Amino acid sequence: MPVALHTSKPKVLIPEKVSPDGLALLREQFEVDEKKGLSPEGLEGIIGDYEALIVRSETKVTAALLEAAKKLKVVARAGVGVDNVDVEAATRHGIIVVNSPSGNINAAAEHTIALMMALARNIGDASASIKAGKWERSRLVGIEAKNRTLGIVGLGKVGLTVARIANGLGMRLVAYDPYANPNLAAAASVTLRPTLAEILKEADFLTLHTPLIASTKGMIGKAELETMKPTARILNVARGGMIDEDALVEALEAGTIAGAGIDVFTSEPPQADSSATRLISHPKVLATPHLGASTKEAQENVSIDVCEQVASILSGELPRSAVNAPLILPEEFRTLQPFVTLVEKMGSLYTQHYSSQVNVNVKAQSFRTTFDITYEGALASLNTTKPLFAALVKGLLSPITSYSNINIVNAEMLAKERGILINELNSRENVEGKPYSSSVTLRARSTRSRAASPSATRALHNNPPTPSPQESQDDQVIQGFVSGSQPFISRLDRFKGEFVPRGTLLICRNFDSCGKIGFVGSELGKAGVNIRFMNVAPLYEGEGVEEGGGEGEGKGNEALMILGVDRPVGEDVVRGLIGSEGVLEASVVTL
Ligand SMILES: NC(=O)C1=CN([C@@H]2O[C@H](COP(=O)(O)OP(=O)(O)OC[C@H]3O[C@@H](n4cnc5c(N)ncnc54)[C@H](O)[C@@H]3O)[C@@H](O)[C@H]2O)C=CC1
Ligand SMILES: O=C(O)C(=O)COP(=O)(O)O
Repeated sequence: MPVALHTSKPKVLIPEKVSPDGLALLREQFEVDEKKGLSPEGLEGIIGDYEALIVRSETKVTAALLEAAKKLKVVARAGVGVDNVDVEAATRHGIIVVNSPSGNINAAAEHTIALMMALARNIGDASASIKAGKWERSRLVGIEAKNRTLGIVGLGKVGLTVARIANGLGMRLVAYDPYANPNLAAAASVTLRPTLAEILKEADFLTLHTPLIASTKGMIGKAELETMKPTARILNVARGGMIDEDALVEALEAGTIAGAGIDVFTSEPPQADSSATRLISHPKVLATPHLGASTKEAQENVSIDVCEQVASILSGELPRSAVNAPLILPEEFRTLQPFVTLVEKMGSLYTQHYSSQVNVNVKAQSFRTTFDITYEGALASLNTTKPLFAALVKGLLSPITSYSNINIVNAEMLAKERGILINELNSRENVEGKPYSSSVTLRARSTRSRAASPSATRALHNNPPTPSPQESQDDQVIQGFVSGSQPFISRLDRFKGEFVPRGTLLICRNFDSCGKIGFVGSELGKAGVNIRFMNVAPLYEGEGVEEGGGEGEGKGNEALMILGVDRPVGEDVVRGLIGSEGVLEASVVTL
């Protein structure tokens, strides 16, 4: 009977309404599941099957959900605000969060203007009145926007777009945004004010366009409302929670604020008897159910934008709008890729070699936590070494921790959590005359060696060539390079010798005298372990000769034997190698 072949495609979950234009881009390569109306528990129950999650503002991407999302690589927000995503938890899990920073900006700005004009001309009230059979021309007299002052809080993408449209309406524009670009403000005819208090006093219309963050939460409360003109109208198409809804209802009741146009609420959809419901039902409030981004055009834009990014991430490329990952140009990433592999192998070799080492003194090796990684040659002038930094953390930690997904998103955070300090250093000196253009040296510092830079975990990029840190004999050193796209290790401690860091390796330090290879070979043979290749690494130039002296068995006459073997070598076999026949130390690593 023929057997059905299962080629399982990565799975993408979409629990909200996202425009089909982007989803169509994903269907060929991925399994796309649109499942609306899931409860938080329902979502948590199935998220473990998915590599990507695409949401809008309704889905709460909590720490608990991310904890259950064992395969998840990306959370894509088809819109701007990521306040419904626990970005810190995503970062901790190495999950990239992307958004669409500009796809719905125009829609949000036009919605703001629509609310402003509708408030100015009582459109909502007038429509309800005429539908009720009334003809109330004198009650529904409005005001004009022209020559009135629009106070803008947050002069970012939406705020500036609102400003440009409002400028066309002949409004006077003032804004409060401590981080705004003054040139962009001036070009949009906006006068920046240094304090919120100033624009509150001036505004005939006040509109909010900041993200919901600690500094903006509750920024318009009772005290702020009291300083505004009683004829002022307030607009919020940004986020609920920035205005104290109860205080606004009170001000509208008291007549100290004339009206409000609100698209976003503290609870969405508003819960019965909540402050949001009281605000919505107030006669002076024009409310819409979070429609700022709800235009055909905006939904197409954000859907295509985030779906392209999801496809990139699931194909191992970098997204263009990551909220929590440092951006690296794809060309740079391609140049770095072989070195990423090399550095990860160096880190992993470090951890495995020194932690599994069995030696004559049976002295336990402790995991050192201060590392200098030096990029030599062409690598020293790269714009970014973040992928190399992440690869090192991954190499160091993967063999000894349960972190399964260490990447450029979470490497720095995880290294910090484990108390690992990594100094990144640049040197252009060491590769002259070598058959490769770049090499990398990893040095685990003993307490006796001097710090390269006092407390930095990362050296800044684009550093001038940095001198090597002062070395100590006890430093543990691994050096490597890439030839073609193949990584090689070229130095391990005091020994130089090229070997490919791949597969299971038995690494023995022994006296460099006859019979050692035969002895190790026969011991492995007895244990049923086949040797695939062997390499001998002599002492690095100038190392130790004076101490051991000549041909005999002394520190100056040692070598490393690196054997590629076809299976892991048991600890009993490794112990059997040590001692009598001159093998001083041995470790088994799998790279
Ligand atoms: N209702 C809806 O459907 C939509 C809502 N939005 C929301 O609109 C808001 C603005 O979005 P964008 O303009 O794209 O963001 P943006 O990041 O381009 O601009 C935000 C601006 O707020 C400023 N800001 C930050 N903290 C501030 C503070 N304490 N005081 C004053 N200004 C501060 C920043 O400097 C920045 O210029 C976001 O909350 C977003 O989620 C965006 C699209 C649609
Ligand atoms: O992009 C934003 O920040 C929005 O608020 C739009 O939200 P939505 O995608 O319409 O749920």
